[in-house]
Amino acid sequence: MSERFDLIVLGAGSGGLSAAQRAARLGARVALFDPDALGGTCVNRGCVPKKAMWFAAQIADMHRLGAEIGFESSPLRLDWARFRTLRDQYIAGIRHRYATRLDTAGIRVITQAARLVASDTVLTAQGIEASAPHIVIATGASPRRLDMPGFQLGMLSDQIFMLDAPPQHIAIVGGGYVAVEFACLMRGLGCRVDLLVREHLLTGFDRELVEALAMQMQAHGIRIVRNTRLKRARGEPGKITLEANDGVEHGVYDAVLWAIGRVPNSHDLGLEALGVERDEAGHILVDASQVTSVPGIYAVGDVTDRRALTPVAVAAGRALAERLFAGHGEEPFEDQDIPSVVFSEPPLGAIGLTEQQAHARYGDAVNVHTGRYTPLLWMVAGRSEQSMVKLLSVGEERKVVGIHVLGPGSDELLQGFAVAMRKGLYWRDLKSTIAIHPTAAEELLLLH
Ligand SMILES: Cc1cc2nc3c(=O)[nH]c(=O)nc-3n(C[C@H](O)[C@H](O)[C@H](O)COP(=O)(O)OP(=O)(O)OC[C@H]3O[C@@H](n4cnc5c(N)ncnc54)[C@H](O)[C@@H]3O)c2cc1C
Ligand SMILES: NC(=O)c1ccc[n+]([C@@H]2O[C@H](COP(=O)([O-])OP(=O)(O)OC[C@H]3O[C@@H](n4cnc5c(N)ncnc54)[C@H](O)[C@@H]3O)[C@@H](O)[C@H]2O)c1
Repeated sequence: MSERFDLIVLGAGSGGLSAAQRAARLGARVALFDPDALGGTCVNRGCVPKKAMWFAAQIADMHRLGAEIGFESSPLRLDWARFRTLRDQYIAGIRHRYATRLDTAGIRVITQAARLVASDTVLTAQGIEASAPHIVIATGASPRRLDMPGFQLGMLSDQIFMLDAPPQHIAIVGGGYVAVEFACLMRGLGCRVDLLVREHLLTGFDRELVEALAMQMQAHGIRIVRNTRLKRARGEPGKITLEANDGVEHGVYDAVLWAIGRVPNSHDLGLEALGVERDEAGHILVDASQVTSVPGIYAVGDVTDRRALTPVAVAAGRALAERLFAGHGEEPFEDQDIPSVVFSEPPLGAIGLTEQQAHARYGDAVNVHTGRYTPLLWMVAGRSEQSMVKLLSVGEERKVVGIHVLGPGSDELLQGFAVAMRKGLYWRDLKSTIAIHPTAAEELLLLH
């Protein structure tokens, strides 16, 4: 006999937790299934441990800058084991707080994977069955693997967080967020880094800023090799050579990170039998209200084809729970409303359209305002690398449709601009606002 709930959620990551908690707060009886750690990718194998490592790399970078401006100190050495323990303790604390909150909210947590056996029923391999009129699939995505000889010699992003020591010389394969972020932070932590890119770096970001970032990465000592198609990895763990299709060999590396994208966890969920539609890559297709092709079954987060970002999954889960149990939800947002930052060195942030996208959508009506500046502390140190801001506005009224910032502080300064853009931001608003000086943020107000 299956136990009845008002809502069943598969997956306790960003999207699933958000849906489950909001539904419970609205009085729903909720069952939450996940065989793995509470918090999913972001907390355990993504944003949080990555950001901790990014901060560690920033400290190392600042220490180098400190030496340039006159600080005298011995070389900085990271006690990797201690840092890893502290990072993992912090993450364990987040998981503990989630467990407490779920318990307090009366959410039934079942630490098993579940699959759908009917449009209102799920079943685990251990035989637990539950049913509800609403089922949310929030099973996320996993790192992509390739059917390539020697692939197992390298690691996936899940494993990089478990390293006992930093590698001496690492190859990072890929050109997306994960590849660029790890290239920069591993370099900051003292590794030699080769970034092997098949095609473009950071597709979806403004090309001019991406090229400016690539130049800075190279200036920091990262070797970027573009147009590289690998055909195999050979050697043994700790001594890996990568062979490209054109016969060029790269390495020898003591570590290889495959950062070649992610695949949605939509297999083995019983979706085919129920007629839940997916795209070719396996993403579950949903409408603006997260409803799949089968009424009563919903999907949120990375398992769908929406932008794979934690706040997107959280917003989708929360809005869905509100629609189901409060009768109303937040307004759906467009892709262009989503701000995002690549935690590179320096970080690269973007809201709205790139120059290329703005021209494609608005043609000649687009105004492009670009500014380059060297951050104050870099100037003091005698560095000449330049940060960059780009603002795209449209028409006579100059409505802002895109903001892009490459440089120290861009990760923190963009959130406020995202609020303004969502409300409707015009060039005149920027011009009539008093700047905060001297900051990186004011560069957006000082554009001509
Ligand atoms: C290295 C890395 C860094 C990242 N950094 C950032 C960042 O800085 N900022 C940002 O916004 N985003 C970042 N992301 C993306 C972010 O982590 C994801 O967008 C987010 O975690 C998606 O949440 P989700 O709920 O869809 O899936 P997940 O968080 O992946 O959760 C899915 C959960 O479903 C569970 N599950 C799977 N199958 C089943 C089943 N059959 N039954 C029950 N449970 C199941 C899994 O165990 C998992 O816990 C990063 C990702 C990676 C890999
Ligand atoms: N700071 C952040 O917000 C952040 C950080 C990390 C990840 N994320 C999210 O997670 C998602 C996944 O990140 P990701 O970097 O794994 O994926 P991605 O989709 O951003 O990039 C994948 C990269 O791998 C390349 N690639 C694909 N197949 C390949 C192959 N066979 N050989 C060589 N290269 C190949 C692609 O060309 C692309 O450059 C991101 O799109 C983003 O939404 C966000």
